[in-house]
Amino acid sequence: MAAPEPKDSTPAVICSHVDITYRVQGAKKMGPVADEDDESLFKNLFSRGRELATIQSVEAVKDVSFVAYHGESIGIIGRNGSGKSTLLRSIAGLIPPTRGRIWISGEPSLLGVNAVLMSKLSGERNIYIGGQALGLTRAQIKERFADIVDFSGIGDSVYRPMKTYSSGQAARLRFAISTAATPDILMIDEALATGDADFKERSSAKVAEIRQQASTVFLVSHSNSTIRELCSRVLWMEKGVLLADGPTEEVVAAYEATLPKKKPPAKPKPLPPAEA
Ligand SMILES: Nc1ncnc2c1ncn2[C@@H]1O[C@H](COP(=O)(O)OP(=O)(O)OP(=O)(O)O)[C@@H](O)[C@H]1O
Repeated sequence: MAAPEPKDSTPAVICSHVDITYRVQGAKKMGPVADEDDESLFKNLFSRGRELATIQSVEAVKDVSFVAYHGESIGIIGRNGSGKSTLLRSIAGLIPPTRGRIWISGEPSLLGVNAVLMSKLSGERNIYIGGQALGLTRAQIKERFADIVDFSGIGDSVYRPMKTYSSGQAARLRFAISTAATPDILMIDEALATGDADFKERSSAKVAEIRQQASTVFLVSHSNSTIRELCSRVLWMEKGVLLADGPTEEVVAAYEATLPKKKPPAKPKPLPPAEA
């Protein structure tokens, strides 16, 4: 499938034959547990002689190539473990490719200033920490503070520690912080899935605004409706391989055709008649 024509023909990201392999060190394979009696279980837990120190390789991304242009909004879809987040994190510069190259024009921002946010601290403190991680000055953050809180819709909860937030509140605040500075390349990993309908509408508008400023948006999501709503182009990953790259409807429809059909919900049983 051919990718749709971009509005701006300046490349923002070039991935060329990218492989990403995780090396998991110190993984140990135990021998099979022979008996269920207490003695052999104890031996299996503590006998060092039976452990095999190994280094396991996980080929998370295999030979992925594509070019993303300024102003494009690109969805990344695929089953669990297909390599979507790994690819995104690599574009964000967090994981170096094992082979191949990634060129980026501009500053990528992975939604999920997560890495720097601290759950013990209040939302307010985290807005400052996250904002500074995005390159904003304290004065700029102060200026945008009210807008960030407004956008996240968390109100006075901003003064409570983030660990007391619901997952939806935390995701909304992360989104609001990450989009407080218009990044050259915005990467969103599943974060939109947790918001309510109103927040989804506002975040869609925000993504559109960011795209208009000629930024590139990457969105990893299991929600095909979110992908359809926000993306003009879709990359479909399958077992680390880029299976398709093309216009959203074509790729999502082809992906959906491979998914198991959902069973219709069971009809609720009628309640027994109330006793007189
Ligand atoms: N830090 C890690 N160390 C070792 N293997 C990892 C690591 N992170 C991911 N993997 C493996 O790499 C593969 C791709 O994982 P990745 O998280 O990129 O997939 P994904 O498509 O984003 O999955 P999901 O939809 O479930 O979030 C999987 O086999 C996963 O187990």
